[in-house]
Amino acid sequence: MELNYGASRQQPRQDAAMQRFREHRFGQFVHWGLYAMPAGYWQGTEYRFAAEFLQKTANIPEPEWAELAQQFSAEAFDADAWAALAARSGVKYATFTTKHHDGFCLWPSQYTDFHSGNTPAARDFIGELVAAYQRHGIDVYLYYSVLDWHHPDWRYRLESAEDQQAFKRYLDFAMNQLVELAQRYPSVKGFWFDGTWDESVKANGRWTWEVEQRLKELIPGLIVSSRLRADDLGARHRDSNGSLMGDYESGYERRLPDPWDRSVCEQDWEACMTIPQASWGYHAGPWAKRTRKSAAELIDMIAHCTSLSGNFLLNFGPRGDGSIDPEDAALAEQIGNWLAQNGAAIYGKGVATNWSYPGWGYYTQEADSETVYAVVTKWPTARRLRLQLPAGERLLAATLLREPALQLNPQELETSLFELELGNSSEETLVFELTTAAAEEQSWTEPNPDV
Ligand SMILES: C[C@@H]1O/C(=N\OC(=O)Nc2ccccc2)[C@@H](O)[C@H](O)[C@@H]1O
Repeated sequence: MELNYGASRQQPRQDAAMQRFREHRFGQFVHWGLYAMPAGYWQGTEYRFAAEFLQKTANIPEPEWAELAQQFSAEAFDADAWAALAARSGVKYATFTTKHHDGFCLWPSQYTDFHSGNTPAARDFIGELVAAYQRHGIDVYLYYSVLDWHHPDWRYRLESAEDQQAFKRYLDFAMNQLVELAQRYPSVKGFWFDGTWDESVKANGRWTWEVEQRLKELIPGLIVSSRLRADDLGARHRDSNGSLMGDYESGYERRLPDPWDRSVCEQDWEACMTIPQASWGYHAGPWAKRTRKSAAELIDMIAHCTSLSGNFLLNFGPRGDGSIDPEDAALAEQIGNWLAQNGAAIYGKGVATNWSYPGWGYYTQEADSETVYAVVTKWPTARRLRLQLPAGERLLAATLLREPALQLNPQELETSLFELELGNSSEETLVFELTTAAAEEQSWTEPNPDV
């Protein structure tokens, strides 16, 4: 159907900026703001819900919540330390919350007084982070919540002329803030949008289309997530004709494409993930701590996304004083150590075309390259690995990526089916670089059933 504010393209972007985003594969998400101070607790009670929603879960009156800004000193905040840890963790890009649903801005916005300049910290945290991360060679993306609990003109739905007028003022405010962010931080590579699920925003598909156009005028090559977009009829992420809006699909949140489905890689996409089960902001309670994921689980997710040509954005929730939780720092180092040895199977890689899903892990491959990697994340108790190659291919060798390099000689079980004896290799997540060749002519011919 004819749409004025639907998808602006039918095929994935092929420009250099988008290719760079694709090749990153692994990124750091950071949720930090006033909510990191109460960290899931209010008046001595632990609220077992996402820490960044505490204002709502604990029914805190807005003025009382806004008072938190007067305690926001972030005395332990050190952008360079965050960036150095991120670099050691192996991430190639980072996405920071500039304003989450509570409306508090981590930059000195001229359009509101509810920002980090008006706190005891009196700092432009976004400016410091953009500079520090770029010094460490990490591309920066900015998260912006359209949903804003603080702004008096926010509306969930538009039921009256007054609602319409107020929400028009709100959308002008939000557009002004987004232009302000693009003009203050023109080196950022993209915007990650959130808080666009309410009826009020879905009724303003044109505004979401204008935001994308305006930001891309200000920063050529900018990348915008699908979550910003609604079309003429309020359809989100994909327009009413089913075409993806924005530059990549950002609907995978705390979940990955499961079961493994090759059709997912037809579009660019990114999954975002928390370390605890369900809190993006720092939660100090046992509720969050007991559900933390291990490095092995997160490495499996990185490989899972790569095997379907998607990116994995792992979230860190720094503490209220600006320090990084030591458990999160240790996890980041563990993942970084694995990537330092096995990153060849992740960075710049994507789906291994013609290779079927093996079950014990994932195959990855660089587009237009013969080299395929096998990332073994589910340890076969039989200690043997069976690899079903594409028809007509033979496996010549499998070389372990981590030191000391170990070359395994595959046993050919039958045409295109090979087996690796893993012996007593340590049960960490292993990666093999596979050397393949076209199968020679068969030395025997199939018995002729007609004889
Ligand atoms: C990355 C996460 O994104 C969110 N929400 O994402 C959603 O997509 N939520 C949603 C989606 C559909 C319907 C209702 C809510 C936020 O609420 C959360 O605090 C965090 O910033």
